[in-house]
Order: sequence, then C-alpha cells, then structure tokens
Amino acid sequence: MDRLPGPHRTIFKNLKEFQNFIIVTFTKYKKELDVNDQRNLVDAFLTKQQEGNQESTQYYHNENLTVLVGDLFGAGMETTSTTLRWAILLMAKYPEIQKKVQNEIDKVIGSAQPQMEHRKQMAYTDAVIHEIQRFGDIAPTTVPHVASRDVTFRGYFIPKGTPILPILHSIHKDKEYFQKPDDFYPEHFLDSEGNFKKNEAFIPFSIGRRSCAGENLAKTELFLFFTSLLQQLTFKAPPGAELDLTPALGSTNSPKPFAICAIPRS
Ligand code: HEM
Repeated sequence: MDRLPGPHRTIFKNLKEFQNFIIVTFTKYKKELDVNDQRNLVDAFLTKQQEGNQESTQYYHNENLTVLVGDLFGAGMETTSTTLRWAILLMAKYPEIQKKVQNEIDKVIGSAQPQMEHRKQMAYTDAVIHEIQRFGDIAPTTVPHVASRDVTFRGYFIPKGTPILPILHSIHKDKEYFQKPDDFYPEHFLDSEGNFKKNEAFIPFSIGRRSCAGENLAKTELFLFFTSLLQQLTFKAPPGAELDLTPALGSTNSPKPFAICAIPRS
C-alpha cells in the first residue's frame, strides 16, 4: 500500500504526524517526571517503565505508550465528540425535536446541573440520544476480528483464523427492527405511551467479549454533554444555510464540517 497512490497516503502521513505528537509529548513528560507526584496516565505509565523489571521491558515500552495514548484519542475522544457533532447538527435540522428535548430538560432538571440519575425520568431525551447514535452510525463496522476456532454460521463454514469484519451499519438500517431506517426518528426507541423502548438491534458499541471497553463512560458522557448543551443553548442553522446530513468520506461516519448558531436560552 505504501507504494500505491491514493487517499490512504494522507491517512499514513496524518498517522505519523499524530504519533510524533504523542512521542514529543511523553518525551517532555519523561524529563519532568516525579514518581511521587504523578499527574496523569502518561506519568503512571512512565513510572512503571522506570521500575526496570521484566514487566517494564515487556509491556511498558515506548511503542505501547504511543499506541495506548493514540487509542485513547481515537477510541475514547474522537467517538464521543463525533457523536456530539451529529447531535448538534441533528438538533438544528429538526427544531421540533430539539424543543421537545429542551422541554423535558426544563421539567426534570430545571437549572440544576445534569446528573445521570435524571436519565430514568427522561425517556424522550434518552430515545433521541439512541437515535443520534443509530442515525449517525459513527462506527459502521467493528474493529477487525479473527475466528478463534472453526465455526459454522448459518450454514457457512468459517475456518479458524478467518478475518471477520461485522457490519454494524446494516443492523442499524434493518427495516425489520427500525420502522423508518433512513430517517431520524426518535420513536424507534419509544413505545406508544412515550416510555423508553429497548431495541435489540441497537448495537453501536458492538456486542460480545470484544465490544467497546468504554461503553458506559461514552453513554455517561453523551447524556451529560447533550443535556448540558441543550439546557443552555438552542442550535440553529445560520440564516439561509441548508444543513447537509450526508456523512463525510472516511472509515468512520462523521458529519461534514458545518457552521452553526448557538443561541443562549436565557
Ligand atoms: C459514542 C462513543 C463510542 C462508540 C460508538 C464506540 C464504539 C466502539 C466499537 C464499535 C468498537 C469495536 C468493538 C468490536 O470490535 O466488536 C469499540 C471498541 C473499543 N472502544 Fe469504543 N466506542 C465509543 C467510545 C469509547 C470510549 C469513550 C472509550 C474509552 C475511553 C472506548 C474504548 C474502546 C476500546 C479500548 C475498544 C477496543 C476493545 C477491544 O478490542 O477489546 N470507546 N468501540
């Protein structure tokens, strides 16, 4: 792939730049390190590295630190922030849904600081967040897996060692489970009485042993950020602008860059 022209070269170039940024950062941290006053994860990792035992050499080497910090950005930060960008775009696109969320926030949370306990009383907001994740479809596939043993699935024999890439996208667009798969329709997660309704085909964090390690943290972040934003602000398209819901080209689905007006509510 290195020798072929194409957009993947930009990915390699950006990845190198990103990794260099991490290396430069932890090299600086290494110089300042005080094992008795560890400031963050990088300091904790470097402290283990300096212990100089077998574990330090085997696991706590620079390459693992680079990948670990990279994973936290990629898996931990980019995912939730991209989902929140979809949330802002969708709220501006569908002002009547935004209004219903804000009414529920005003009723249940008022001017207090949003807490996770509020979620059980906020079926509509919960349904909207689920629908943002389903519609935004930020991880259309899982990360690559490999069959750990021979399996037969729906009549197909899959030998041990076969690479497998489950497609979450097709599940989230399945008409059998979602009445209007191509629309933004929070009612996918509400029953006729307006109670929150689980849907077993909602699996944006994937399922099984290797499903997302940050699922609970991500759900917490999404609820707290989303409600805090809509408690204070109303999102609107700039005058005359048409908001485009087509995702940008990439291995994950993020919204194309957009301009937005954030109007204080008070
Ligand atoms: C909206 C937010 C997020 C979504 C939609 C999401 C989605 C996913 C998906 C689809 C996978 C692949 C699972 C598989 O291959 O079966 C995954 C893996 C992973 N995610 Fe997330 N994720 C999110 C947030 C986070 C956060 C906040 C963290 C950590 C701070 C995190 C850490 C990880 C890790 C470490 C893995 C790899 C797990 C493994 O291979 O065992 N994710 N995530």
